[in-house]
Amino acid sequence: MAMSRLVCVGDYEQYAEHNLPNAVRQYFNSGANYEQTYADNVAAFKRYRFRPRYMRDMSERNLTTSLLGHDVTSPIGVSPMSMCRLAHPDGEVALAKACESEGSCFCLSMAATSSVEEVGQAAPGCTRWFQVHVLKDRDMMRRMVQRAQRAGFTALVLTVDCAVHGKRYKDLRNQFSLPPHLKLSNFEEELKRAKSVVATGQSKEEWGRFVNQAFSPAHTWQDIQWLKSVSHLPVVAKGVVTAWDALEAVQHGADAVWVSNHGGRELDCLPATIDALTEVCQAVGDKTEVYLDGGVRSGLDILKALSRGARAVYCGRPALWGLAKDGEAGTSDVLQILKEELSVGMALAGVKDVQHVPTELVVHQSFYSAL
Ligand SMILES: Cc1cc2nc3c(=O)[nH]c(=O)nc-3n(C[C@H](O)[C@H](O)[C@H](O)COP(=O)(O)O)c2cc1C
Ligand SMILES: CCCCCCC(=O)C(=O)O
Repeated sequence: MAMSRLVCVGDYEQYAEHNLPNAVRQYFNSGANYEQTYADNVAAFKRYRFRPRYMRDMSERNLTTSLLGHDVTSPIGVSPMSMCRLAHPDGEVALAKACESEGSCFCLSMAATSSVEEVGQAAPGCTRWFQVHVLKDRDMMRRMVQRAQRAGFTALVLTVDCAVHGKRYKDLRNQFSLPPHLKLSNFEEELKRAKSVVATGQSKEEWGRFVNQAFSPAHTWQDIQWLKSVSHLPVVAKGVVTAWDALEAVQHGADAVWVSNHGGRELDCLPATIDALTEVCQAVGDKTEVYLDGGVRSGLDILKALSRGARAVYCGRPALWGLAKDGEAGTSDVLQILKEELSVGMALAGVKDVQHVPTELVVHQSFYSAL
């Protein structure tokens, strides 16, 4: 579909909707079960309202911050996503390069179609984190973590919401699997060493076997300490939506907590992440960094999340849509759009610094019906 200039994330979404092959589009843009959480992540942001403070000198705004001690010039990162080469031949390498140029943190998925080494070499100046699932084969998991550390990744992001693969009806109908020309690159390196590891598989049957056999549903909070025992990197717990788990994560040594419901792809009927954020921030206090992803589609969503306690905000699908449109350039454009919208939102709302966004800037819309 021909489109005039793409000016917002919604335009990129429309582009991807009309230009990606059906099974790929549905793998990216779907959720688990009846997709309640998938839809609510986006809808929930619209239920919050700004209470701006006008007539301040807004000629300068600061968007720089730090994440786990590393300076970044944007509080907007890219979430870990598997198989990004389905969107564009440059895949995760393009995402990392875009993050490098936009000053964003990039989190590489363990199930990426580019390896930690490829990403490290392509974007050496990018603040990069490595997402891990607990694997049945601990030796393989240890080697992958240590490869990431050697490749300059500065944090490990342990996904806690994915004991098993969610029930995604669209992928099941499509019998979705990785096409033969692509590889789960971090695993492929390992396959060369460990004969016992099941192949990532190119037939649908092999694919299903791989997904079921590689990832361990026997993960526990003790795995945070295990990760720390095999690397010196800080560990972020990704997939937290309750105070209970936020506390568990911190008590077990997590250095930061990432509020996420996996973009609605795992357990359906979870709260929208913007709704869960306050509970998590209150549980961990202000000494632990809290990040958020899920349903972020504009700079104003980002401002809302910063106000409700997130130190940084990540986006998943918006980066993929940019990637699908134009590789690195498309992703950069999406990140720039979000940054510019955030900056304009700050100016209009009376906020000068992303590190000091007042809580009272944002209220739930019920504030007004209760008056
Ligand atoms: C295609 C796709 C693949 C994903 N793969 C992973 C993954 O490998 N590991 C992970 O922790 N989360 C994964 N996620 C979840 C994202 O990290 C993130 O939590 C979610 O996409 C945020 O929601 P958003 O897409 O609405 O921004 C994936 C999401 C998508 C859309
Ligand atoms: C190799 C199987 C896919 C790994 C998990 C990817 C994921 O988290 C997703 O949401 O999809």
